[in-house]
Amino acid sequence: WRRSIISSIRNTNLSLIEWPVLGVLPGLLWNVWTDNIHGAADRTLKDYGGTFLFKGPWFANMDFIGTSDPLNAHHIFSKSYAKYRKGEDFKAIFEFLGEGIFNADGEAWKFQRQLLHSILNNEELQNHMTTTLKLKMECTLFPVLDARVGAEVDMQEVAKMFMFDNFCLWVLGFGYLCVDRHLDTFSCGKAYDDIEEAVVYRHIVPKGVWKIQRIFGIGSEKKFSTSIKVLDKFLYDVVKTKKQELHKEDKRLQHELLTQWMVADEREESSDKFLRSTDKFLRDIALTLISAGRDTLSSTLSLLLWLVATHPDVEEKIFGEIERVMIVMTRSARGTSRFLICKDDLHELVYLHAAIYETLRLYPPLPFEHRCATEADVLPSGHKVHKGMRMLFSMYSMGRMEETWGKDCMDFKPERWISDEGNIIHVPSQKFMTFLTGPRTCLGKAMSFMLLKFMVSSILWNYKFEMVEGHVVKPTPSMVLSMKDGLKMRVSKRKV
Ligand code: HEM
Repeated sequence: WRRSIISSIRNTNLSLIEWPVLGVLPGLLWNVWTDNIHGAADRTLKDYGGTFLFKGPWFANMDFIGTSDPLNAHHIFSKSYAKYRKGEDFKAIFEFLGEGIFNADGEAWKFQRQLLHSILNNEELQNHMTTTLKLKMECTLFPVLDARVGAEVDMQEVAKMFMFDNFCLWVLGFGYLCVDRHLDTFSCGKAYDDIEEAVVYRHIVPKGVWKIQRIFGIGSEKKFSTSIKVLDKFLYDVVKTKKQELHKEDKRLQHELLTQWMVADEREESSDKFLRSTDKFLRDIALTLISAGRDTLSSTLSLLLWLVATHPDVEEKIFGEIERVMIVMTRSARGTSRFLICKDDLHELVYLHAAIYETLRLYPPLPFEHRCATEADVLPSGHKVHKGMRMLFSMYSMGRMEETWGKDCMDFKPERWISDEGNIIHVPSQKFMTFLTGPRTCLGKAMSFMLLKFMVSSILWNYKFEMVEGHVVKPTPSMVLSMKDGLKMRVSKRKV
């Protein structure tokens, strides 16, 4: 039956009206989803020349247009950007992010974007991030890996916990290194995973169904309510402390993003200033920033480790490049530390940069994006859009299009990103949409490359990873691309 659903998606503009029992729908879709929804969507999009119309039951408001066409992307996210908003459905699904930038539209979004842009691109913040990252790797990540040498380790789990801990430190100023009452980032990380699971479910069942489940506290909605309480307790506690500390001059200079936000916001004048200083709003900002970075980076890190472990030629080139850069750079503390490339030399790691791009092309951490039409429109592909219709854009498919990437589009080949002169080739964002395109493009792209290059070069220099025999990597249904049964690897120390 699973195959028959997929083939009906392919052969018709899928109409589910005839399906008699609405209760069956969520279960069936869930199973298609768990059987690699991104791959299924990719095949469907290819069969339909990059765009298809999905018609749901008339009473469920589930119609949407799925697309991976670069011209449609440019139209929706850039040219006619004002006609396509995140919309109320998006806000309902992602309600746990509150009024943070992901859920904001219009003036509220503009204000947050401006402020966050200046905060995230601050050089001092970036220095602080690499310094603390180094400390964290030395005190938490490397001891964990050292203790598991020769044993089986789920590197996806390690990457997730490591990045959650780092983002708690960067956003809130608390993490494993600051042992105090705010320490319980482990249960918060778990709570966050449960929330994400509920959010995926909300994408594939009609709104009415999950709302009813919520009222009666059933299934993933039950987990959602419990987890949100765990997370909120932690966040509100920190927000209160940070607000009190804001009156102390030395605390105002701290680098954590929440404090930086409050200090920057103090200078701004606007009518909704009162709203922005409430505990709730500050909690939303903090959680949004943790969400923006934690999963995207842990997903990229674990997928890159997997691709490197299964492509020995790429591993050799990355390793060779680190060695070369290390020998040439006098600024590096060669031989005295396990961290050989300092922040200012990261730009020399061109091949690693290309390997990260290539990972993000094949496995975009956010595999799809959605928008809602505010008025009737026609897409460049000719598809008619009615007011209120949802657009689902597959970045996963876009990264695998033969027209853009050539016949070898399914191969992991970092070289495709490097020019004959040895520089990174620029691919326009409407063709490489991993960080989106248009006014809402990701604010953390440069920061992500900096952090990933710093982490990956240090990790690969010190450790070698091999796949555990028989472990199969397959995607799981989640908002952020991750591996269904984790990433089981065997770790050994390099003798360098
Ligand atoms: C590999 C890493 C990352 C990828 C692939 C990525 C991708 C994306 C994508 C696709 C969006 C658009 C989401 C939407 O509109 O619904 C986005 C937005 C955003 N990202 Fe990232 N991101 C990454 C890392 C980061 C990091 C580390 C930060 C910093 C904390 C960050 C901050 C943001 C912010 C603030 C937005 C909202 C922009 C807006 O709505 O105007 N991202 N990112």
